[in-house]
Amino acid sequence: MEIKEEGASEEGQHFLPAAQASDPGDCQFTSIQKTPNEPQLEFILACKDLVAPVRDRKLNTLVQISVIHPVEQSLTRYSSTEIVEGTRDPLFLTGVTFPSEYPIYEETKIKLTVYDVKDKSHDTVRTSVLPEHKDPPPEVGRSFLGYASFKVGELLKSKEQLLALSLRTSDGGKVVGTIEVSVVKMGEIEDGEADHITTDVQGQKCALVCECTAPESVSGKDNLPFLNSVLKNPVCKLYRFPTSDNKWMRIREQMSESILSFHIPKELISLHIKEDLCRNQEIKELGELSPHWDNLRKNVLTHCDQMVNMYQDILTELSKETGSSFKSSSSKGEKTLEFVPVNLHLQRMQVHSPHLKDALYDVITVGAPAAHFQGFKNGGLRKLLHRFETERRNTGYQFIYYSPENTAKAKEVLSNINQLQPLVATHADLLLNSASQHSPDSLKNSLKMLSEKTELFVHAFKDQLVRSALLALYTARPGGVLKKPPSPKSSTEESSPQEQPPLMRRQDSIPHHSDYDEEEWDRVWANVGKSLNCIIAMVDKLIERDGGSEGSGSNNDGEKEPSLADSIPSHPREDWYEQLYPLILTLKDCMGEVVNRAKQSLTFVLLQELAYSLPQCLMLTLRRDIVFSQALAGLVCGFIIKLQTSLYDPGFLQQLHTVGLIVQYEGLLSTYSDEIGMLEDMAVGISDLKKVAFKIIEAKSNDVLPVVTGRREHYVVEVKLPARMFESLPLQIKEGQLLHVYPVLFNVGINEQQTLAERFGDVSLQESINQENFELLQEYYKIFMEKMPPDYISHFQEQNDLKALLENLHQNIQSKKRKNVEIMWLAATICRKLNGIRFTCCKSAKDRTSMSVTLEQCSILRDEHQLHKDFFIRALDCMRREGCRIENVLKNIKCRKYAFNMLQLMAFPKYYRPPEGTYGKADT
Ligand SMILES: O=P(O)(O)O[C@H]1[C@H](O)[C@@H](O)[C@H](O)[C@H](O)[C@@H]1OP(=O)(O)O
Repeated sequence: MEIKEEGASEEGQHFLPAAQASDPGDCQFTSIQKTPNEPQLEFILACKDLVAPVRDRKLNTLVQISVIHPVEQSLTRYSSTEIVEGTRDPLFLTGVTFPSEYPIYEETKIKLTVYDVKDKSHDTVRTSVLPEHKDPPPEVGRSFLGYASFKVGELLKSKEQLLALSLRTSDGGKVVGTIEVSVVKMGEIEDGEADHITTDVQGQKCALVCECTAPESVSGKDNLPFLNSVLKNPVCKLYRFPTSDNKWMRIREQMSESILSFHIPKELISLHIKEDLCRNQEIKELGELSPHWDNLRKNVLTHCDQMVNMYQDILTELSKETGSSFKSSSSKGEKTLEFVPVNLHLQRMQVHSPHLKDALYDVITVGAPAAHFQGFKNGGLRKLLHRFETERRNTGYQFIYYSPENTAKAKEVLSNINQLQPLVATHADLLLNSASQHSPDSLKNSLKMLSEKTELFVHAFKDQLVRSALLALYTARPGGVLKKPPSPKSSTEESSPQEQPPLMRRQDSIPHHSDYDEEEWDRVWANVGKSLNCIIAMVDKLIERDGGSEGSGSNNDGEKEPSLADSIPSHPREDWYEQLYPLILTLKDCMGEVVNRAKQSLTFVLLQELAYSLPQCLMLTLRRDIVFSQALAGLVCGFIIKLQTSLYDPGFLQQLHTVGLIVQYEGLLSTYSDEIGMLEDMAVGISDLKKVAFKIIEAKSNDVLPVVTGRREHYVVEVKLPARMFESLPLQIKEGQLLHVYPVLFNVGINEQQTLAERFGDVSLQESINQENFELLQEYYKIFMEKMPPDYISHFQEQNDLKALLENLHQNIQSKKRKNVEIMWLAATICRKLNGIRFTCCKSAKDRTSMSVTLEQCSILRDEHQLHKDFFIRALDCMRREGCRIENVLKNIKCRKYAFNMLQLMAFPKYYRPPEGTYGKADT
């Protein structure tokens, strides 16, 4: 077999050649014994006695790992170590891991090639994008030292699973040193003293790194199948760093995509289509309208139908993306992928340190939810919505202006009606069923349920809006002219026009008084209650005559209504069903009448919302839906992961159902140019997440994908848990209590654009977002302190000084310091201490986000796990150079380079700059 020198595809653990991934010929090879969901093979590398090509030259080495598949015998470049500088005996920080799905066998051959790196700015990582099926260009800035190869089976069967191989020059002749390959297994990483590290690894960039699997205690291994159903393509790295008392700590970094990236948008678009189709139908069924309103309705319907078609097309396109779980940064402007979040990943750090409990730190990284395809020329949602509302309020001469609150109310009442009417009807039928069985107990129970639901139904209409909408609709009917002018309610209310046309008013002119018979509605509405009372009275009477005396004769308020009962003729031993049937019919008829009137009037309110500035208002809704969809996909992902990791923490579960969860977003966008618009979109998208509640249900099949229900103003995400996990939940959650989230966003721009904003532009957007969200965070803390049990709180306060942290955050927000990254650190710390869900976002969640999450990881190691202070920068460089985030860059733009140039980096806060050789001009 010929081993070509470095002729293969761009390295990357998760870009398997398709043929390899499912080769039927594979079955003739010996599989590696493996634990489910864990990597099959992991090893670390070290070299000894390397020979420099030129005497006295200090070696800066790296090892490139390639795989030779036993069938194809072709070489696939798999991964690299980091560069270790200035030593002939390098101990490499980066190990090698083959995830469970990788086609590797005992017969698979691994080739290790050692290079001497002369120019770091050209190396550490491959810096060019390779056209497919093309050999890479000759390596720049590095020279070949030697290579060795081995079969996986040899390594696994070797003594202590360690091989010491001679490194040879390319002609296979001269030995230029030794390379040690040792298998790593969890629990085998030494807990011994690490005090030799300062001398042993002098000149090296950091401590030992290898790639490995999760410690059981923190990963909740039993729950893995559940988590694996939403997380895909994990990349895993493991590092070992010294602690301040010279012990080893072990850190595992993991990054995974989520199929929720596509699943949630599809759920949401389907829901919007359903909601809009229903609304369009209701608008069609508004009945006869005067010509002005009728034309308006026709116009609205034309646009609304077009919108539904557009949503349907987007859904069709998205449904074609079967199996996708990731939208790359380069696709962020694609129309058909607009609803999908950009570059959504779980970034996880697990820490195993000598004296402390194992800990897990999760951050969801995602591109700022924003409508990239629509663009940012006119700003983002925050500005657009504000402007739209102001203009609508001030120019409402073609329609009636209802405030956003009133419009939302109309939608809520409509949705309640749609839910309650069938519910009441079902309970009425159940009552008849009990009557036909002649069962007093069953009859009483059915009546109780019917009374409860009918009461809710009647209550749903108890809103002034229904009254004013009825009147407005009345006046919009042909000939529905007000005969006398209404008397103004307040100084802001104008009188309604007396002549036709135009029948156009402003909101503050919605008429309240006229010849219109307002009491008619009261009568229709009251009839529902009356007919229920008749049913109650009849049931009492039937039971009483049947001989039962106990528990009868009460209506919902516990009061007897003897007069009603007496007025209904009843005959002993007569068929109960026959007695009740006409009363139930009357109840249903009365309800039908109420529903019909209320539905039409409230739909008329919705027509007003749509009537202004078509099609812009629909485009604004589309923009909001797009941004929300991206935000929701991230949130659901974060929620499911948080639930999975904290499932056995009673304090967390109690917090979940009594308080709800804080969800903290760190934004790194600049308040300059297009990113202003992105930030404006993001702020609204995140704030809209308040409308989401979660409900946990038991999974009845293997399908554990969440289901989104509800409507635009109120969404419920049903999270399905396998029976075993579901059982461990508190009763309140199992009974379906809605679980709430409190989203907060803190943004600090860090790049050169932010420098421009600070010098020549405007940072007020960032300042007001941070201030507003600080207030929300404070409010959450207050509720948390009030609602959690006192003993929990006292223990919590012993551990954390949240008050001081909040105060500190407040001061930093107020201080107006430039690029004040302390804000992000404090907000993140508060979120972690409050058991919240952490997010980090920039435009693409690729470059700035990578700098920030790696900095956060290392800061946590320093502050919470006693990372040796001399190793802070080394750890940071390690994670940025060879960790999960450079893989993130690769999978996004097919190039292992953070997209920064020197000039940009000069503007970055110090700890946000990546190590030399890992950044450069990349065509993103
Ligand atoms: O992941 P981001 O930080 O949003 O990527 C930016 C990068 O920060 C910037 O330096 C570069 O010029 C590009 O604009 C990157 O955004 P892309 O969306 O083009 O990847």
